[in-house]
Order: sequence, then structure tokens, then C-alpha cells
Amino acid sequence: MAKMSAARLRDNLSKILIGQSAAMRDVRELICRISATDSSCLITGPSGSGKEVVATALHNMSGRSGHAIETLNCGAVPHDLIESELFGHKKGAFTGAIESRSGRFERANGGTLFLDEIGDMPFDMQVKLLRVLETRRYERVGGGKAEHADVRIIAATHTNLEDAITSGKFREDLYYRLNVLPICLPALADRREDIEELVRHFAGQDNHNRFSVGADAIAVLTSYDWPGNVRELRNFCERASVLHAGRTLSGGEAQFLLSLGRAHAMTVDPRPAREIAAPASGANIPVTSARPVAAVHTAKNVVPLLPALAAAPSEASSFLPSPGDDILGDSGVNLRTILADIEQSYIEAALLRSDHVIAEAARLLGLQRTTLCEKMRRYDIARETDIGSHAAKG
Ligand SMILES: Nc1ncnc2c1ncn2[C@@H]1O[C@H](COP(=O)(O)OP(=O)(O)OP(=O)(O)O)[C@@H](O)[C@H]1O
Repeated sequence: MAKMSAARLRDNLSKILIGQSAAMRDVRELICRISATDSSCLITGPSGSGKEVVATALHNMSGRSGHAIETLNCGAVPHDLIESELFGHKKGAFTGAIESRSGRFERANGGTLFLDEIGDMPFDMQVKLLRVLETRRYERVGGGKAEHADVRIIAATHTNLEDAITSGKFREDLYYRLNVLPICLPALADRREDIEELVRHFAGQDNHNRFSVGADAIAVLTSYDWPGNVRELRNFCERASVLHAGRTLSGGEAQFLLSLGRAHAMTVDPRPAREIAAPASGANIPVTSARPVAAVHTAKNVVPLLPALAAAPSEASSFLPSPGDDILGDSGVNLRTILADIEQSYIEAALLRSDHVIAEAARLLGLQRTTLCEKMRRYDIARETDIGSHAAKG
């Protein structure tokens, strides 16, 4: 690989690994310094914090980038298959081994082997892995000649391996062998200053569905805890790009999209929808809690869902509660009130759109004029309403 200047490497890296917090600048600096070595590296950090991004960047910036990076999620392979997954096997080595097959070490030859969720590596395999790292030699399951392992190992985990050593689940000698170069990624909540840059990065990623973000939306997003870290933020932006393409996301909309993302583990802002949808500029908006509390759909927080549903009907199933969700809260809900509030909101919206021409509002709602008048009486919506200052024209 042609040698790039250090400044160019750093510049490239800051476009892949976003964030100007001190922690992210340190991580990028470390990647630049250690990418040229072959030493093992252990990346730690909570789920979704970017461990795989770091591993890939390390590989791509190293002299091994012309070869493969093989990723093995140690927790995703059945216990009895992991040895053959790593080292390959010979035909007939075990029941079902109908053909010889290469393993990850062989496929990563000359490149990098990324062992994700290393804490899930079965204990008896840990010693075999350690031996390969020490001797740089391995054999396929079922025998054959010893192969040279020309790979750089990068391991990652979201668990605390020191605790796993104490409880006898992880070998201390393997830990030290992997942890030659440690990289620690903090949770997003511990580097909130990165949130705005990440949001703007993801908001501009999809050429067809770009959206922009207002200052009040940034205030909502930076005060949210992001338990799913950057992955959750990226998914939030994907949702926003579907539902708000070409528009500027407001604080209320950001709040609402957050609550959609945590439909199975959220409390919804109890304030009326109109207050949420039109926050005072610069207001510090309380945001969706990360606590795993059931969603309670009140009338007012269901209402803003409806335009979103109309805009993306194919996503309806992900917006609506499933039968198993506890949407009733501790003391239940009043369904009549919820439905009446929804009906009233639509009537007010139709009157606003039609400039209070009753016949036009009725058409927009698919109602007879007399039915609309009757509903307006029931909801005490005056024909000269206080929505606007117009005299009734219908
Ligand atoms: N600093 C960052 N800049 C840009 N994108 C990022 C950053 N960190 C994470 N991402 C994105 O967030 C998502 C999750 O990242 P990644 O898969 O690397 O997390 P992880 O820590 O490996 O998660 P897990 O432990 O669940 O495997 C990916 O889409 C990744 O591209």
C-alpha cells in the first residue's frame, strides 16, 4: 500500500469514525499509531458504540489492507462448531464434514481476524486459541500439516473480561495475550458532544431522503441517553429520513421519533401533543426515558402518529402497539376519550386547512356537512373557532 501522510490518514479516519470528543480524538490517534503494528488489540465498549467500525478502520489503515478481514462473532457459532469455524476441517473429521473446508485463520491469511464478542468464546477453545497466538501455527480439525497463521488478531467485547476472569469464565493468559493494545470506546451518553455531528452525518447520508435538524431537535437528542449508542442513533436517523425527508426536524418530532424507536421500553412525554410539537425555542425539553417502562398511549400522544402513518403506511405495524405490549398503564385508559381526541384533532386540522369553510372541511374528512356540524357541536368547536380569527364561512 502506498504510504499516506499522517495528516491524510487522520483526515480519512475522521470521516469514518465520527466525533470530536476528547475520547474519540484519542481513539483515532491510537488507531493511527497502532495500525502499522501486528500486535493484538482488544476493543471494549458497550453494544453499538462502534467496536466493529474501529476494527475495520484498523485493518483498512494497516499494511494488511490488501488482504481480507474475517469477522467471527464468537457468541453466534454453536459450541461444537467453533473449532472448525476457526481452523477449518478435513473431510470426514466429524459427522457432517462431507467436504474439507477452510477456517477463518486460513481465509484471513495475510489479513486480520476480528473476533467479536470474544467473551463468549467457549472456555476449552480459549486455550486452543491461545496456543495458536503463541506459536502462530494451527491445524485443521481432523489433522493434516500445521499451517502458518499470518493474521493480526483484533478482539472485541461489550462484557467486562476482568470480571469474567474472576468468575472463572475467561482465561487470564488469553486476556493478556489479546489485550496488548487496548482501545476503549465510551458509551454515547458519556460523549454527548459527538451527538450533533453524528446526527448531521447520518441525516445527510441518504441522497434521496436527506433531512435537516433544528436547534430544538438537537437539544432533545443531546439530552437523550441513547442506551443503544451510535447504532440506536443511526436507526433514529433512518426513521427520520423516511418520515421527514427534505424537511427540518423539530424538537417535538425528534421527541416523537425517539418514542417510536423505544416502543417496547419507553415512557412517553406526558405533555399534550401540541405542547410537544411546538416547543418554545431553546426550551429544555424532557426526553424519553431509557427506563424499561411500558408505553402508555394517551390520546394526545397518539394524535401526531397519524400523519406519520399516512406518510408511510408500510411502516404501520412498527408504529402500532402489538397485542403483547402493555399500552394500558397501571390503571387502564379511556378508549372513548382517546378516539374522541383523535376525531377532534382531525376536525380542527380540516377546519384550519379549509379556512373554516364547513363544506370543504367535511369533504376533507369524508363526512356529510350535517355530520360534521353535529360533531363540532358535540366537541364544542364553534363555527367561529378560536383556531383562527376567521368568521365562519360555511
Ligand atoms: N463513531 C462512529 N462514527 C460513525 N458511525 C459509527 C460510529 N460508531 C458506530 N457507528 C455506527 O453505529 C453502528 C454500530 O456500530 P458497531 O457495529 O461498530 O458497534 P459495536 O460496538 O461493534 O456493536 P456490538 O457490540 O453490538 O457488535 C454501525 O452502523 C456503525 O457504522
